[in-house]
Amino acid sequence: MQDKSTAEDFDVVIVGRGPVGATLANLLGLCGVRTLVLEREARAYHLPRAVHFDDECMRVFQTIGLAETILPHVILSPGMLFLDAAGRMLLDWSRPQTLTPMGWHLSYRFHQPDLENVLIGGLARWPHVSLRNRCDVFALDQDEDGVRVRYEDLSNGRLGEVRAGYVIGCDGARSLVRRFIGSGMDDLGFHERWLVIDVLLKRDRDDLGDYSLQHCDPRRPATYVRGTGTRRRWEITVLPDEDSQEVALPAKVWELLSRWITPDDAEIERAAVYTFHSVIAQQWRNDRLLLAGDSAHQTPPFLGQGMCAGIRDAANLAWKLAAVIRDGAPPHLLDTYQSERQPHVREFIELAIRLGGVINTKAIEAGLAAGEVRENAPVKLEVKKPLLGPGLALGDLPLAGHLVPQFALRDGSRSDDRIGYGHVLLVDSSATPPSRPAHSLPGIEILTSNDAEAVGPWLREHGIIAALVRPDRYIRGTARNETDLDRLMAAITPPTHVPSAA
Ligand SMILES: O=C(O)CCc1cccc(O)c1
Repeated sequence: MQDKSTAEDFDVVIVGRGPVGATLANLLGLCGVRTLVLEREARAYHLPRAVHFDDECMRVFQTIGLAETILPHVILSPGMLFLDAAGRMLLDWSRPQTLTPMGWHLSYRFHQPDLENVLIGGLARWPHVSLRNRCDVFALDQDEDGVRVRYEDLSNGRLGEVRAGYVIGCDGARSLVRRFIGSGMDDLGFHERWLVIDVLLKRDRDDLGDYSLQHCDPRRPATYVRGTGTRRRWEITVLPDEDSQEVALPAKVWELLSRWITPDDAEIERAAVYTFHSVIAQQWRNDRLLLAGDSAHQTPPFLGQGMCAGIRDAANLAWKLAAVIRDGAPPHLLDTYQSERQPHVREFIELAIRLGGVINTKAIEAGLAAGEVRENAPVKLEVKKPLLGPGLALGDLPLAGHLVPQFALRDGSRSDDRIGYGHVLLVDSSATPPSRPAHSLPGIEILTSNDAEAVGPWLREHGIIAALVRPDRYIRGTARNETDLDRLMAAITPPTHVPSAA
């Protein structure tokens, strides 16, 4: 065993290099935090998992300077249609093809290994961030000033050991870090086996369409998702009497797919039975150990929000970790991570479960009976983003806990690129007296209507003269007048500004 003084030392060790771990590592890289990522596998997981992310995720990728590199690997999703067994449309969840207030499109489809490669490639920009593949963490021991992290290098069987200020478990549904935290799981009640089939088309099948489809057939609910390039996915319910292995055998897979495609059209890339769970860890932090992504929560896929939730975790957590490690903020700042994120992700999971009910059509029948679904007139579905849970939002003033829009700047750039992963005060220049100099707000960028024309109208639309926004783009507090603004500024400890990615 190495003693404390000789073991390599990191501010943060991230266990797991999937999209959430890699995004978190890039954000910490941006903040100058010394980070080590330990990953059990040799390379980016070569089989697809998540297939969808939203505008908020793309904004996080913009923050880490990788959005432009990711763009060639994604396609826009027009949305999802819910069809009954006869093919009639029940629910129309179309997405606008225009930019949302986040400055991106609402819905992107992607191939997870492509995204992981970009995120992992991005780590090379940060000299203080390193990645060790084939390193299987098996022990985490917390003491008064850090965590001893022990792992096996699977390439040669050697044991390794490092010290970390904090360890973040981005290590998936079966998380080892969660076991060391000792957290139980809240069960939201949805656990269903689905056969997930990824195919590569051998010839054009444009007729399959660009919309995702939910086939709400009570005999066998199924989902179709158009992927990037020639990739197409079907997710098909496994019936209670079916064997998980047998249903994934090629003959059975083709039988199940025969309504839509045949072996002449496509080859199977992967077919595996997954049980979609709906669970949330009860404890996301135990002192220096924290969870992010699937280790903290798992959702049925029907909203395409599984990975998005993990990316939001990373954006919420990284600046708080940096504030504690780098700026000496009190460690209990980290408790606001779970209190803010848990209710948010819970709302998404509950909605995904309700959608799962719709796909099983019983809910549709009930909706028809209640007059909610009219024949020949599909209901339009609009998904609202939940509010952050209680944490750092100040007071009950308008907008606290909501996402701020991204503004076009007068110089042609965009507000997030100017602000970086930092704090910003949005003020209407006409309402800000010259007696309030910028230097009284160390670590907080100021953006006025002189910088971005739309700032003033946006503030006025909400009846406020200022909004204080955190690095994860959530509004911390707003001010309706000068007295509110004084109170807002007095209530915060100005954190150090973090510059934007190169
Ligand atoms: O919104 C979309 O286009 C796809 C969301 C999605 C992805 C995977 C499974 C699923 O049921 C929905």
